[in-house]
Amino acid sequence: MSTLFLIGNVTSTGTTVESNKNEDFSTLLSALEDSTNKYCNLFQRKLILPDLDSLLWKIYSDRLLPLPNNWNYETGIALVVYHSEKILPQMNIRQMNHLFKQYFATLNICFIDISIMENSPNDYMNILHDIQDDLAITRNRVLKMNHWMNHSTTSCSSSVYSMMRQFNTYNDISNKDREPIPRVIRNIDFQRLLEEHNSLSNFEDEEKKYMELLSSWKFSALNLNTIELIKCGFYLIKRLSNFANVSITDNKLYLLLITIELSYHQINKFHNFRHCIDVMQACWQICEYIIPDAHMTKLLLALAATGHDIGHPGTNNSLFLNSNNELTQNKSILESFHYNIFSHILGNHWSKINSISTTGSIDNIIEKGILATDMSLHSTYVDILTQKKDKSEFTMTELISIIVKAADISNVTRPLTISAKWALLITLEFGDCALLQNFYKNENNPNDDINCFELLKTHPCKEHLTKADNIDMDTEIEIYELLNQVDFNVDNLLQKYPMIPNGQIFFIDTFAFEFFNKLSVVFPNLKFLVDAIVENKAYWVQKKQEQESSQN
Ligand SMILES: Nc1ncnc2c1ncn2[C@@H]1O[C@@H]2COP(=O)(O)O[C@H]2[C@H]1O
Repeated sequence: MSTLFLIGNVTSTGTTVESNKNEDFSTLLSALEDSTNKYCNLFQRKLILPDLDSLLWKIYSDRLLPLPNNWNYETGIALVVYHSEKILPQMNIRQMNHLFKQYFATLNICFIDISIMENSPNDYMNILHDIQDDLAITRNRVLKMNHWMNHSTTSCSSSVYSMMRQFNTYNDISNKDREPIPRVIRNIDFQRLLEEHNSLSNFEDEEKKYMELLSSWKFSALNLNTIELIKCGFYLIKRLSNFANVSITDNKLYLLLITIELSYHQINKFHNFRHCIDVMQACWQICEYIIPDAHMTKLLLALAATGHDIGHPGTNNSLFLNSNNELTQNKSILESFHYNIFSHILGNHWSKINSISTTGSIDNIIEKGILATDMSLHSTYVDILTQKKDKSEFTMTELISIIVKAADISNVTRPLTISAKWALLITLEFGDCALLQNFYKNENNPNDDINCFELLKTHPCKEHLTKADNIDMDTEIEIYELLNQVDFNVDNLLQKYPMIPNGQIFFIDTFAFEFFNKLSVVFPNLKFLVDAIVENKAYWVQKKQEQESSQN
């Protein structure tokens, strides 16, 4: 869904903007209202807002809506039209772009500053044409993932998110110094923002309620909405920071968590903010068993977990093999990217923590924790666990790596009904990866956007592409309804998605069982994790057998 924002003193009747009364916007509005051109249906929503403050408030509010969220600014494009001289003298286009790339990293938003436009219809037509192309990318899963992973910001400008755009925002030479949080962001009362959109909130026992949820291994991030997930992060990090004696104000912590949410793709099926909070909770719980008294390390690891998949494109390192951008120069491509982005965000929002993490007695805890989640290092951690008999034999670096890694793949150790939901989501995400892989197999150059775009028409796996076209809100609604059913039942889930048992048996047999089994030998109080895997696997095996016998 796409939104047109008109910022300024615009008159309107009801929901329609009267173009003839708004000289500033009239040329653009005429182009959009002309039913003879292809742009007349570009935006499903036109909103008129008086200033930058109300624009920011609106975008934050939309992003917090319950999932699946039509107004997440990822499945469409938002165009913000403003007159910098009249309305926002402090914000030229470059500053505006920079602000949004930093604080709304994954969103597809572009800007028109009327004061520097010629105001000729052709100018606007060119912009609308580019937006139309961008929209086609956001609506096709394969093109979207390819764009996220490979689009270079220097080749041409696009309002669609790309990893290079996120990377450059923080790594530009001109941008090396820490930037203070701009006043327009700092002044937002984030607690009020959350309360305004959280009708279920009960202030008095809110902290108690969230800490109870977080203290159980039955924790299910999949049953929580975005606001509740942010609250989980808030109460846990707040508590850990109090114990570690490093303070952060409530508003700053809320902003940090909301900025992290906006740096994950809400539209990813698995690698999204829900996974981030799930891993944060698991990481903290495992810490409580292994290093209960290491307060600072517990805080740093909970933070590492929140940042461990930031900007994840829903694909994997092997799919970058054909790319040649700056990101692929690292061995652990995705993990290095997640750490790079997260360390900049943390540096800007909570610089004290960043310096504690990097100047402690051991290597950078947050970096080590995030890099340990690269599955190509899995056997290294299994080997480490094989060699040790007791906690005292681990180096601190080994211990923190193993904790974050365990948390990252801990969804298979949750109770079956929770584990099965994660299994569904990773299976669906793997399905998208398979489409992309198919696309590359047919020798398309992922670095060439135009080529990929043209190929839509002639591609040999066109059928797949067409199927993946128009990211279907109905499918998303169906998935979320299924996950939130009061009488959710794994047997019913398998009727619709019979491929899940195979994938789970493979993942448990190849990776999870051995790792958690060895972990529980060294840390016997974690035996409940391997017990759960055994129980879950028995269920998957039984279902697979039933499927096989029903086919015979
Ligand atoms: N339940 C699961 N079933 C299959 N694969 C999984 C499951 N949970 C995690 N994984 C894989 O483990 C990987 C850990 O690193 P990533 O999060 O990058 O990607 C994850 C998936 O590829």
